[in-house]
Amino acid sequence: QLSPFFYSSTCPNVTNIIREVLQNAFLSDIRIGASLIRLHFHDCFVNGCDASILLDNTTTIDSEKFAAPNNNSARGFEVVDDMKAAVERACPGVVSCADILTIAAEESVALSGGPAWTNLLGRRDSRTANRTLANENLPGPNNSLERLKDRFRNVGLNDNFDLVALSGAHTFGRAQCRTFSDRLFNFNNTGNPDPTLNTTLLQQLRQLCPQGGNGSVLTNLDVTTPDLFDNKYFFNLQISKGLLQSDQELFSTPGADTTAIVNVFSSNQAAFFKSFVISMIRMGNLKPLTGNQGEIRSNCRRVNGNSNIETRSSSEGDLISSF
Ligand code: HEM
Ligand SMILES: [Ca+2]
Ligand SMILES: [Ca+2]
Repeated sequence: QLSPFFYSSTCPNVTNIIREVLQNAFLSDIRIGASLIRLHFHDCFVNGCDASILLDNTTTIDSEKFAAPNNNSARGFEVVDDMKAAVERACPGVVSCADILTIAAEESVALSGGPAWTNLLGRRDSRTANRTLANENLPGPNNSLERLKDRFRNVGLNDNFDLVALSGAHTFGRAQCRTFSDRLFNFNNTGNPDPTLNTTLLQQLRQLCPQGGNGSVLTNLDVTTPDLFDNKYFFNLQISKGLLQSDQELFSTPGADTTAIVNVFSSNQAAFFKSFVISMIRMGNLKPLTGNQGEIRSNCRRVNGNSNIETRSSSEGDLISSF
């Protein structure tokens, strides 16, 4: 359904336009690429890649932005707005917000030292969001490996290669103390830290994230090359330096089929890049709206046609509907 040529005649420069906005954003925010690929992931896992995550709260939309995995965590929305505005100036009403997220994800990887690939395009934008599904479908940092596997299978990805390759996106970006603090002092009510966490890293993380401290303090997901898209994430797992429990489990769960995949990606960056591209394309193909389904939003934050509902007070709304 999706095609690399979807905008060839209607918006041939769309990728360059998005890349330019991204490069500009990078100048003041080295983390922005990581934040943007995460938006694409959190979009695709909830009713497919339909830009549902970009919709703001209204009287009829329960924004996914306030689902637990996104709230005070998902970021980059202003840069997506800038991309959309730039694309609209060149090709009004043509390019979906879902495709902008897809292109931004790929360009973010390429600009950070990772592989570039050909994006498949032609997604359209949803007219709904689903906060409940965002809470149910998105994996959490304290999930067991079995739970992580379930979440990937549940959306139609496989629970070994896709899971391990896509987790490799934690080669860049940041996480807040609250997402890994369970590992530091009293892991699973044992009174001890997570035994699969390197003791040197444990001491550093305890300093950064003391018990009762500020849970929103940030640290690097990849302790070796924090801003480079490379395969060091997998090397970190081999030396017990995965930041999140969900990262370290891929390597440290006894008997898991994911351990061998971590070892391959750690020893062979080309193999990681190749698998990552395949899995990103598979993720980008999850339940896209195509043809005349959905719409091309003119503003990524709201559905077309009733753009001022959320700015109206409820009494004004009542007045209008009574006419
Ligand atoms: C396998 C299950 C996964 C879990 C449990 C997970 C969980 C998390 C958590 C807890 C954070 C930190 C959020 C915060 O502290 O605000 C994070 C950040 C991030 N995740 Fe994941 N994630 C997973 C898979 C993925 C996938 C598949 C991708 C992309 C393909 C991805 C890309 C990222 C990136 C790039 C960041 C850093 C974002 C930033 O710096 O703004 N993650 N993830
Ligand atoms: Ca979605
Ligand atoms: Ca890295």
